[in-house]
Amino acid sequence: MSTDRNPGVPLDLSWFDRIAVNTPATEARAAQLTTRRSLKKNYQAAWLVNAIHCMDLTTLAGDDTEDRVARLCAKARAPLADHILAGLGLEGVTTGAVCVYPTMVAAAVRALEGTSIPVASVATGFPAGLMPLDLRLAEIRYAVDQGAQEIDIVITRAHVLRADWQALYDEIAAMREACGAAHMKAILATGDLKTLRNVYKASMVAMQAGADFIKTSTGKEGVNATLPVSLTMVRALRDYGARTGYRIGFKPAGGMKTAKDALAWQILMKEEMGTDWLRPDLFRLGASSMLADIERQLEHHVTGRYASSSRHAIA
Ligand SMILES: O=C[C@H](O)COP(=O)(O)O
Repeated sequence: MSTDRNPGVPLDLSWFDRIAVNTPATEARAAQLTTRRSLKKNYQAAWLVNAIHCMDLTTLAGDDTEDRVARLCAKARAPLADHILAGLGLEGVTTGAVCVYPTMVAAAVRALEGTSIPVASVATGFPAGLMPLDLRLAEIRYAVDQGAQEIDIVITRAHVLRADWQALYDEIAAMREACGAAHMKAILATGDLKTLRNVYKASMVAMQAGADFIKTSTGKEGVNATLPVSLTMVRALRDYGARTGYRIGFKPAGGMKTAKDALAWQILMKEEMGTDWLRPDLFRLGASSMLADIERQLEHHVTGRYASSSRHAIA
């Protein structure tokens, strides 16, 4: 994660209150992204490896155990089998981070000892966020005390639905304060926000309040990461950067399961923000099952055949 933090700015409604988002045009542009550019085979392999570098490898399930987290971290340390690495002429490929619940952070920190892979923790009453603010802030501090270097907070959707931008700004600013040195990703739960206009506004308020990253979803909404929503959020972070000079990261998450998804979202980032953005300090893919398909595709790229199943079943 880049060291230049987003200090945030005072809440300024004029940056978004008259924003118009053309939904059909956004949807058309998103659809075009994955059809207009086709990646040649060798480039495809390189983009898939880059997706691993940018991946927040995640387990956020009610039946998570320390053993499962340890297995996930082993996968984060060595996501590709040795013969695939050799075939690609690579070594030392690891994921961007591991993302878990707060009570699993210590197990992840132990399992990642000796690596530079950060532990990210969801917090603030993930996934619904419907808890008193003081308890949500305490959960952030707990996760940081356990060793989390990144915190994925969830916003109160009702503040967006009621257009209570001051309340949204205040809660995110308080969360940012509680994060201390830990980098903060603001999960907007875009599937609950009804319109792309609300997505843009919530993105802008989260960045004004100091979010280092904006993230689409918890993975638990009915609709999670989509390309039109992602396009809207990326345009918001571009507008924020144009006004402030700060580069805010973007993390699509939830429901992305294939290598094709990994390529589609990277094409979006490249087309909208440039290749410079395809780095773990500015772009993350939040996914619990995408890595298996990426490994399958890279296996095929190297050997010409598909493995029967991933070597990394962590269930
Ligand atoms: O933040 C990460 C998401 O919860 C992952 O969602 P997923 O399990 O659909 O990949």
